[in-house]
Amino acid sequence: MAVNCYPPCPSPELALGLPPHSDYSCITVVLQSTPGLEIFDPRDGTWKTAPDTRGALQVHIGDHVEVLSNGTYKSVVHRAALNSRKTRISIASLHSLGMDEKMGVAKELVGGDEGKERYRESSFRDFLDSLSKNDIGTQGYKSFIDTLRIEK
Ligand SMILES: O=C(O)CCC(=O)C(=O)O
Ligand SMILES: [Fe+2]
Repeated sequence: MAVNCYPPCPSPELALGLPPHSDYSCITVVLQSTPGLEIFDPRDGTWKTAPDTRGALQVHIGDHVEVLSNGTYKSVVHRAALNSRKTRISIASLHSLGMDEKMGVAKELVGGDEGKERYRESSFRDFLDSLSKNDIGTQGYKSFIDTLRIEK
């Protein structure tokens, strides 16, 4: 679980609370105190603000569902915007397998043919190792899902 605290920012149009990323998880459940969660819409290349419905939980899928489904479902790219008025708190609960359990492509989808797998398997520990070498938001950052893709 991640608890994020974003203080007010005098120039919110010049900064981001969290840069664009997808979560390593299967699903992520987010509770936000005030709007700020933005979702990238690949259909038109724009960012959409998640609706401000008091007490609502935002649920999105992460990299491990993209891997499990062999790319049928894409992980959701999102970011956190800032505002100049009030501190924003978000609580993100990320759900997937245990630290050393590997998530791979569902065998049922590829009929046991490893040649059809479009992603390498990975665990939460692999994600943490990748993050420590390749921090989100830094120059040349490669997203975790990109490191899992098998080039055909
Ligand atoms: O603050 C938010 O709304 C997003 C948090 C988030 O994306 C994360 O913790 O992974
Ligand atoms: Fe996230």
